[in-house]
Amino acid sequence: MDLLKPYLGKYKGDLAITVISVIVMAGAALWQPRLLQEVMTAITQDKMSRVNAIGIQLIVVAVIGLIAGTVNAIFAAKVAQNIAADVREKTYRKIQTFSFADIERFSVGNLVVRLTNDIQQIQTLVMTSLQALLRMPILFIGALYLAIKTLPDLWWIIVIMVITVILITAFVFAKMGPLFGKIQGLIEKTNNLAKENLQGVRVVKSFNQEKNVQENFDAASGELNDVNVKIGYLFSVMSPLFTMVSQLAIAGSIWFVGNQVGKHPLWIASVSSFTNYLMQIMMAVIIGGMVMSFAARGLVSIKRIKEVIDTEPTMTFEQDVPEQDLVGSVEFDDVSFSYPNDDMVVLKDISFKAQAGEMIGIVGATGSGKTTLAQLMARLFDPSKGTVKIGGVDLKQVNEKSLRQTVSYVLQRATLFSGKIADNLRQGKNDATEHDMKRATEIAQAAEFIERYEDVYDHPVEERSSNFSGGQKQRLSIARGVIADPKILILDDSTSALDAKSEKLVKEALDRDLKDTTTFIIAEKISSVINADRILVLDEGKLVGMGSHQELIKNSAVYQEIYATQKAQEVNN
Ligand SMILES: Nc1ncnc2c1ncn2[C@@H]1O[C@H](COP(=O)(O)OP(=O)(O)OP(=O)(O)O)[C@@H](O)[C@H]1O
Repeated sequence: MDLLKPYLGKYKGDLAITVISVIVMAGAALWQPRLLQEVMTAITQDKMSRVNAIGIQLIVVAVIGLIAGTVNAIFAAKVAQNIAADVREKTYRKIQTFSFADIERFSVGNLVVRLTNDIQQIQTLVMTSLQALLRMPILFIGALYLAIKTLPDLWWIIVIMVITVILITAFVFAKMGPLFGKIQGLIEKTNNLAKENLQGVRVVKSFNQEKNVQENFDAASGELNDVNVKIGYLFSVMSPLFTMVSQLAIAGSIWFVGNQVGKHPLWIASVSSFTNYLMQIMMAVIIGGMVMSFAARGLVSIKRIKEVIDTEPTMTFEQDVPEQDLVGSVEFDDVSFSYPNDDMVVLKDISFKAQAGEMIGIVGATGSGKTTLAQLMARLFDPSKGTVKIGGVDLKQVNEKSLRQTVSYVLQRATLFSGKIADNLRQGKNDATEHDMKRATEIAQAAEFIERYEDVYDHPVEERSSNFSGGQKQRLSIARGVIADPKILILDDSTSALDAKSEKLVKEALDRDLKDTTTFIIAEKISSVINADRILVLDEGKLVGMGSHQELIKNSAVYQEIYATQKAQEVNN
């Protein structure tokens, strides 16, 4: 619960209103049966003026109760929504500090469910608590006291009813508790399946996998449904049981009073207010059960959100390092690396130096560690051993903003965000002018298709950039990568979807317009890096060759093999 504590102070004004309104509401509910009893007594005594006076009081109390109830509902909803928004923002802010490894550990789908469904559960818990938590004890204790005061001889009916109702509630919740814990995991599973299948819809259709995908989804959704149905069953047995218990209690009271009416004629006036209080005691227990059910779900969600908030990012930037103006040299000194929670050594004892302004190609078979090497340069992960330096400074000692300004990493899979083309380009440089965008898109060979749009840079990017081809996406993400004139540019297989002519034009433009930039070009094809100043050759995580194309052709067996294979493929094609 300490997750929510700080917010209770923040909204103390609104909270005070919910507390006062709930007290007034419960007070009005308790007062009404007493007034009813007085009216009945006045009727039996034939005092009509008193009947009228109390009738007016009854109406006033009912209106006050109604107003207090409405105010309570409005403010409880307002406080709950505000607290949920605060917790959501805090959680999202925390996730932004996570390293790649932290996000992989939770998984994206899991974090999305925590940010949406779990926060929704917390909002419901806060709202029901504000509406019911205080109301329940006031109603319970007040109605119990007043019922006994009204007809003290019938105390045993109250005791039997309360014990039965508590036993029913305890039994139902003992069954329901574990099911609530299960639900969040099943929601996550269903969401992940839906997301994966919809994102990969082209693959699903082209491999005729609709039936399999449907079956997997149905199985997960069915499991979720089963748990929800079980919870529904438990709730639905509770309600008729409660009704039965209260009807029996009322019938018992009337029967008992009926038998005693000769001895106590005024009991007739009391019996209706007594049964009214019985119903209120019952209501208090039902409200308690309701709060418990939301609490059971809400507490699971609070725990899941706290887990995110309490996670210390595995990779942090030194906060007291000032911004630095770094040169574009890169140095790997005896670097080895394994992904978190994985024993396999992906990079082994890598050492090399790249001078500022050099163009470096990186080649190697698939899975040889090229992307991993690039990720270490951009400090998306820290090496397990050795140091990575840019501008002669260990990356662990580089200010985060300076690192992001110095190194621009164009990922293997081009990712654009929905909005406009300009919004995406400005992710590379916040204050990019139209001139900057024109220059960057010309380098990336994107200008020719963007300028065909009437709205040019304001052209919309749909969700998952579905309105662009693979090659257009790559060109836009290269433009975003070069727009800020980075000192170090990493292109991770970023031209793979471009035709040979466009790829050549991009390389020429980079050479011409970003002369001082140190460029790393990761490529499957040797032809893409043949003109690089130097080429690094990776093989199963080891650096097995380094030099120009001509040098490597002479002295690197791995390079010769890759080159020969690719040559043969070209001839066959
Ligand atoms: N997040 C990860 N967790 C665990 N292992 C990973 C992860 N990413 C990559 N690997 C493993 O690390 C090794 C190197 O992968 P990497 O992506 O760096 O290779 P690559 O040379 O860029 O391959 P490709 O040319 O196919 O893109 C592979 O064996 C891969 O399975």
